[in-house]
Amino acid sequence: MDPSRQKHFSVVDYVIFAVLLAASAGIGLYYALSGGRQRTTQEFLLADRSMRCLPVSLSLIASFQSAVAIIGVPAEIYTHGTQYWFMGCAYVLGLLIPAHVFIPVLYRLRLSSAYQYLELRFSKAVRVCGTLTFIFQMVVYMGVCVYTPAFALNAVTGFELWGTVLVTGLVCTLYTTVGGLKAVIWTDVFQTAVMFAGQLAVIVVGVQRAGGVSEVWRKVLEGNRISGLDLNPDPTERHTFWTLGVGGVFLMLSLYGVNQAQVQRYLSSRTERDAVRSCYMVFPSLQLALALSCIMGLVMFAQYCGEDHADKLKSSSRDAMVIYFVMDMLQGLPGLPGLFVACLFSAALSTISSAFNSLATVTMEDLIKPQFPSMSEARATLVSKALASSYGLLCLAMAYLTHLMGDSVLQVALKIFGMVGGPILGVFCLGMFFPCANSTGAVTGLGAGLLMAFWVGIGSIVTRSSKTELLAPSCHFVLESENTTSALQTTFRNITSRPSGLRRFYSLSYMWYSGFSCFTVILTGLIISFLTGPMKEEDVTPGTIYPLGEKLLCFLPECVQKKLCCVTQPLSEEERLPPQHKDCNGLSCGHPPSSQEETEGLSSQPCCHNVEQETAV
Ligand SMILES: CC(C)(CO)[C@@H](O)C(=O)NCCC(=O)O
Ligand code: NA
Repeated sequence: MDPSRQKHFSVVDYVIFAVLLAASAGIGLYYALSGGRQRTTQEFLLADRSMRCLPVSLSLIASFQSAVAIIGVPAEIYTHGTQYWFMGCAYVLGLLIPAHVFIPVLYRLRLSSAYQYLELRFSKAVRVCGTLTFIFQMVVYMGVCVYTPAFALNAVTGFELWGTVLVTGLVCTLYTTVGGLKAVIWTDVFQTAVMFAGQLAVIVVGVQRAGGVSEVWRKVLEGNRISGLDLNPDPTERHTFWTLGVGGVFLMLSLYGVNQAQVQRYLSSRTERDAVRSCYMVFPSLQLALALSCIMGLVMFAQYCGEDHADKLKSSSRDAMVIYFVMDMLQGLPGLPGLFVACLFSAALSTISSAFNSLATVTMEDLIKPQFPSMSEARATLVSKALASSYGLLCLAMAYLTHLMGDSVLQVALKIFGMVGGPILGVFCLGMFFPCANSTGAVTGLGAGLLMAFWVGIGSIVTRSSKTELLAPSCHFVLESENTTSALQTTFRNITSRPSGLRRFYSLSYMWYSGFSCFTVILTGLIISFLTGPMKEEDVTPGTIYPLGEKLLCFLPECVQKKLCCVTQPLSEEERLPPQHKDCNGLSCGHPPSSQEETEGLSSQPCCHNVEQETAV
């Protein structure tokens, strides 16, 4: 890039950025030196199970809202219009189901890791497979998260790319390692606030510079950027209401229902009610985050539509262009460019710190502790800290791998969630909703799900058959100096003929990856379970099944329920359910009768004591 066009920072901007890093490190040190001083794994990995719902909910949003979303969503809206905004519809079921299905089951088992569930429900082998899959997912995702803000900033301001990556990674490793989950959650709270402030500042200044709200609206309408509800049922269509609003639910479930980073936050809540409430509180904040980034994309379009941008950016990436827009907008307003950079890095730090801590947790709880059951608490805590910092260093290596890929960062992140998170979701669903599923079925199912997901995912990259239809903008804009083909592409609709056979399979919208691989796991799991001898209902560990059929019956009139349910014994466990479920009382909507006898024998298992206390009436 031409150095004379580079954007520069004032002293105030550097100060703001430094304050963000110092404050995050400070919070880490505070939790290293207060409370139990991070001397037990309970405190380091689970915040002593003492968190209240407000910090937990802000931390829940921060986990998967990284610089990828802050840059990627405006770039998506700028290029393809507002269709992506319908993702907001998926948040309804995508948060209600975790709150009322996954949290009650997982919280009551008093787990330390989500994958411990898989051992209770199936076997040790399933637990290890689930853990390894999760580690793979988070390590790859972490690389994208750390790389994105550094890359974008480098493209526009000439900030040293690898220096930025190094500083982010190291500061984050520091506070995660010394302060444990408490520091991770409280830095998330602070960082979420900075994230919203930065986005808001860009929008307010941007709207002003673009000539006011009505002018922005006129331009985006003229530029055909406001998309209506697209009800096209074709699953290969990249973004429609179905892919975003329905496929997106599976994506949300894999993140908010069974991902260790989130489950760990539910488990760190003081009570189950706090965990459910924090999940509810994610909804408005997530909608706000989505709205802010979509509006930013629209303001950017209003600002740049019709302008020639040759020579301004070397990178052909729309992601880098978002940063260019922001720096251009905030130029001459001391402090604001710094605030936006702080916003980007807050988003990134809060995500990678969650990743480090959750990775340390699963490695400790699922892989190391079972091998060394007699390990002392002090030693286990030391090992957990060493793990958190090693993952920090691994993250830097992964950033380099991301550097070698080349796609829209948003699409890369969501593909990882779908391809690897979808099969994990499938195994949990298989366990919770199908008592007949056995361990062999679960392992085979997980394998099949991953295989199918990678087949379609890699196939789509190889054939490049993604049907990215670009909207025909009414105003002409050129983004690259050397390569003008992309500008030409945007001037007419890219009419592709319908692909057939395998090509059609490869062109499945990436928004369906989660749902598709989840169903593959369930279907394969059930078939294999029936072939190898389904699990008997009385052999299933009590409390690991969600009585889906019976819960659904609760919506039917009482007389119909009585006819369908033959046992009418009240279960005290039901009293601990959120109010919506209380209408099940007095009916057999709980567990199979045998589960109550079974629990007595389980009292030696520490992870289950919550269940047996409640059910031993
Ligand atoms: C994961 C969702 C869909 C949750 O809202 C969103 O935050 C998102 O699009 N995230 C992209 C990945 C990231 O920001 O790292
Ligand atoms: Na984040």
